[in-house]
Amino acid sequence: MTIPEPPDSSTVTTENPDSYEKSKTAVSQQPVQLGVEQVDEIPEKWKVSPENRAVTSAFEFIDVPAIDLSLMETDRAELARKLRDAATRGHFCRIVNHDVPLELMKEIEIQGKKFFGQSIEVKSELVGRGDAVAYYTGNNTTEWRHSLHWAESFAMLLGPWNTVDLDVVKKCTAIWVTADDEFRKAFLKYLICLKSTTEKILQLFAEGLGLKSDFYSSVLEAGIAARWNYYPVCPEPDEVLGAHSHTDPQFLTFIQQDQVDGLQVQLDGQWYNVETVGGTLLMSISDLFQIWTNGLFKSVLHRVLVNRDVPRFSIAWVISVVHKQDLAPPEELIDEKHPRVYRDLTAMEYFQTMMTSRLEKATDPRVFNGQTIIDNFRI
Ligand SMILES: O=C(O)CCC(=O)C(=O)O
Ligand SMILES: [Fe+2]
Repeated sequence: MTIPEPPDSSTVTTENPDSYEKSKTAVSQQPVQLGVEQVDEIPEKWKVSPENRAVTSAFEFIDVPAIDLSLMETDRAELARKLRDAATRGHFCRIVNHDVPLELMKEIEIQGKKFFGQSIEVKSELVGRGDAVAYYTGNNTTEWRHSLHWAESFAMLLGPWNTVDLDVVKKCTAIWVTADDEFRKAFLKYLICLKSTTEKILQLFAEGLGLKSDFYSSVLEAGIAARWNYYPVCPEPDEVLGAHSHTDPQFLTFIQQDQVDGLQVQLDGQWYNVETVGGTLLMSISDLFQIWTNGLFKSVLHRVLVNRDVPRFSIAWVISVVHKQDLAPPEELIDEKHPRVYRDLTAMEYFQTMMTSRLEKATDPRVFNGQTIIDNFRI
């Protein structure tokens, strides 16, 4: 997935930011061949190494802690504790009774699937526009990775949450020809509802850590990005991965999924299936949050499997922090037993290191699970 560098401190990259120069080179030198669903035999470049091969049925489903936001008034402390426990374990949470109405979730899913249903020719035109706020990345445009994703994505860099309005949505959907004004309005409404959900979650996180409720409120001034993912059916699903094992590099991610399973989480070295539950949002801690909590919260290590019969669809809402954010942990999280793990750094410094590492060590799978990057900042 080739993603341009954020143009200023208020925007956010989706997962795997890449340098703009690199992405331009990659796209212009390579004939773009998209649409893996037309392939009968899997070309080597998609095949994962034997130890990474996987079939969904070979793994157990794991319980995902549910955070029911309708209990905010009555069971606030319990919700905060549950969130903290899941985050400390490096596990997903399932947000239920959030503020995004089901009709909006359905509408967005229908429209997203229409986008990916366009012809390969149309989608190829939308690849790798370096300075664009929205662009498509097909499954053959990520050749710098150790092996390719069996997936297609559409990234939208929406910019600071506070400034997202219909004009921003129009810009981000300008190349999305199947989008109409009804969809744009629905999309904007969705974002507003997601923002109020995020605000609640941020308060609960802060309270669970014994901090003032508004400790993380600056996150709402930062950028938000949407990554629309589509995983085509695959003739040999255990030879490939829809998304390789990775942690998300920003602060927090919410995921909306359709009815098809495939997401997995790694806990204590074991992979588990994460069931998709319609109408809910999965939430995961990302690398910056791990650093900001002195390593107390763990960035969620996850991957996506594909299957032979049904394509899969998801949207990852990627929430960042302002790039000037000082990631020094709050003093409440430091004591003799818990000394500082990471040196002082800003979010910008982290992003720069991440981009360099990913370019220099593209063949090292660990750079995608954040470990080699985060380790750069250990004291
Ligand atoms: O498709 C999914 O369920 C997860 C997607 C994901 O991990 C990502 O976009 O970062
Ligand atoms: Fe992810």
